[in-house]
Amino acid sequence: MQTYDKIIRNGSIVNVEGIKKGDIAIKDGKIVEIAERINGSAAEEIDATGLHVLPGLVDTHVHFNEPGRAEWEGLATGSASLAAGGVTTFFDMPLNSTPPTIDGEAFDAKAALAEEKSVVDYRLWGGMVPENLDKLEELHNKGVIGFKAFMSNSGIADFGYAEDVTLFKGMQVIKGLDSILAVHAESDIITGQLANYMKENGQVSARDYVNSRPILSEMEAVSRILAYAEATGCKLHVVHASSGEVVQIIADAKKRGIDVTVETCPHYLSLTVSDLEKLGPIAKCAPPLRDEEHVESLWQLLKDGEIDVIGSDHSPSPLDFKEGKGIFEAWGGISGAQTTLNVLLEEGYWKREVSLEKIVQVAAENPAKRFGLYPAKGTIAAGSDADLAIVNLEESFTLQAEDLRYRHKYSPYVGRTFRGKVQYTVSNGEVVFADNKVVTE
Ligand SMILES: NC(=O)N[C@H]1NC(=O)NC1=O
Ligand SMILES: [Zn+2]
Ligand SMILES: [Zn+2]
Repeated sequence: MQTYDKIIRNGSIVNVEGIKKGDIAIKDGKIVEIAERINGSAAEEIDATGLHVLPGLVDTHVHFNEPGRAEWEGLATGSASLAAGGVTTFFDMPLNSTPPTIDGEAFDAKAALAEEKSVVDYRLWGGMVPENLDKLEELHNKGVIGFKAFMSNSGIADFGYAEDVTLFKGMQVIKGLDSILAVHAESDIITGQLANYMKENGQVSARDYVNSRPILSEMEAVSRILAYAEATGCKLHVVHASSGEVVQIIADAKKRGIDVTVETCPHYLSLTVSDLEKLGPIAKCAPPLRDEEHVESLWQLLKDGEIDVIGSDHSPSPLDFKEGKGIFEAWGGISGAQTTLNVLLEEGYWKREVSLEKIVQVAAENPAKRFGLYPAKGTIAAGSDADLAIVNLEESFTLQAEDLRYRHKYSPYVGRTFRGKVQYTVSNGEVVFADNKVVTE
């Protein structure tokens, strides 16, 4: 008689608390038992001898563009890329899809598509824009994971940035809902005026673009939004901090008792301005890539526990929004949803002695905890959802464009060699990636 649906045998099971060898039994999409040796039988067994079993990653920050801009990415391709990268839950951002997720109707439209097309689990962000403060409650009741606002031009005409009054009023509403606001924190005044100045003066190199969005612009916006968080009591999550200075401001605010967390992205931990100079707009993002010293300071802060969450900020576009355009005109956004774990393992575990426990904490457990999904997600425990990334740490590979499951098969990481290859991804008890194939392939 079969007792379980699946048993994962003899893997090194990684949680924040430590690494233990053993077996994991799965039934009805959940982990039901973890032990050194499980005696029951199962319909399917996976031999994880020599492999590490991590909680499936929770990527709190992707832009999958559907509905309305599915030719940029799409929920099927986007979620397939996550499955190939060991990510089992994503939170889709409210913008770069049309309509943006700024009311209940738009939420329903995207949720229906995600339900139909995604191969992994998901949640949706709601947007907060100047026009929809009266829709935040409706979005909250639909089940958004939180709200996202931009403090500078989003690059998308139907998703306006939130100026100070919208931020302040909106945060009062979100506090009342006991939800959370995530912000893209760059000053629109600083970035807007510097970009105009550069362009008027013919300063249009990669370095000029970076200088038009200085770290100071992030520091100013973060300091301002922290003041609003303090005044309103609204929970705050700052996305894509690009430098240690920004993280440090947030660390100081935490000490003052402000309920704030901070994300950085794999690209700020692995790419620099010189990559932008070499690769051009495929490495363009906002905030921009910084110099090497900032990469190192982010790693140090991650080790010190000051970085809460790693999100990919996968924000792709068709290649012709990138190529043949000046750096200021090209689409800003890096394609990285598939390679988050690869970057963390190669650049963190292998090169900088970041522990696997720490990687699991910032990429799975903390994201799940911050957004109310823990312990169903973000950990390997009896009773949790069976979301697993099973990895061969020793296997190295050089990323090829054809390995990418994105709609548009480009990324600044193509050609890089990574140690640590995902062998299996299990989402809600189903194997969604194995033998180098996503289940839909
Ligand atoms: N609209 C959008 O996705 N913008 C993203 N791209 C990027 O590089 N930073 C962002 O905030
Ligand atoms: Zn952003
Ligand atoms: Zn983003």
